[in-house]
Amino acid sequence: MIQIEGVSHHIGTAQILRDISTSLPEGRLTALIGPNGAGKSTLLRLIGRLEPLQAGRITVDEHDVARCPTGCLARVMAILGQQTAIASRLRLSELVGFGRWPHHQGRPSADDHARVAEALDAFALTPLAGRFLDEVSGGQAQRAHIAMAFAQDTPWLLLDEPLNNLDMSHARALMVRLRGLVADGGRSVAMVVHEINYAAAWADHVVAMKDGRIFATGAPAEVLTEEVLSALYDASIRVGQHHGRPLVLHHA
Ligand SMILES: Nc1ncnc2c1ncn2[C@@H]1O[C@H](COP(=O)(O)OP(=O)(O)OP(=O)(O)O)[C@@H](O)[C@H]1O
Repeated sequence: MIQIEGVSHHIGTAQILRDISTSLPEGRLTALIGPNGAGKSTLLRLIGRLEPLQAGRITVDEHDVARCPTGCLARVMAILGQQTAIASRLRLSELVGFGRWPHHQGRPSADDHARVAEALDAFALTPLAGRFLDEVSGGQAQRAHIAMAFAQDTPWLLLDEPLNNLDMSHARALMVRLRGLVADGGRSVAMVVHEINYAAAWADHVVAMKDGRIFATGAPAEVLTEEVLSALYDASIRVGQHHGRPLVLHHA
């Protein structure tokens, strides 16, 4: 379980997160939703220690994120941030290979090479493995970054807007794969997602954030209601049902 207790965060004088306490369940797929600027990425980055914690405490499966050695943390969770500039003269196979670094520290074994090949294959990137990052499309580059996190082979996978740039088919394939990791592999996934119907269809648990606070948490049927979503997004939102799950029909 990821336990977040009393986490606040400032950038300069701006308060970005306000005394957040919540938990993300183990062995489940959690969707973080909420309007732009709500603080979702900041929270994910704090969990993944991409930013130092200023106040409060975060533990991941009993590991205190502020104290856990980097090598240990990298074997507990893989985090895909929103893509920032990364060396474009990197082949896709090399990028995905970075995911294995915490396991081999520079001396990849046959198993590490096999895991990279598996990750490339899982995201339909094998034919592009030798291409440089600046020679592939936005969606292909996004899939390569996801494959890198996947290759890291950690109990926790934290993904910030992994559906960005993916077409419907690849987006669905990713959700199927993430569900498989959770259902068959016993892994735990936390992902920021803007497309609410993906959260509705695939998540076990939803954390809704607004203005640096937790706005609502619970199962999709509890959180993805007309009342909660309309207040969350300050819009009139209609929600129907599809195969027993919420389906957002309209957002103004
Ligand atoms: N480096 C920074 N300097 C100043 N403010 C920042 C910085 N990074 C983020 N912020 C602010 O922190 C707030 C939360 O940002 P964050 O990226 O965590 O939100 P988010 O919920 O992930 O948003 P989005 O859905 O737009 O990605 C925003 O108001 C943003 O402008």
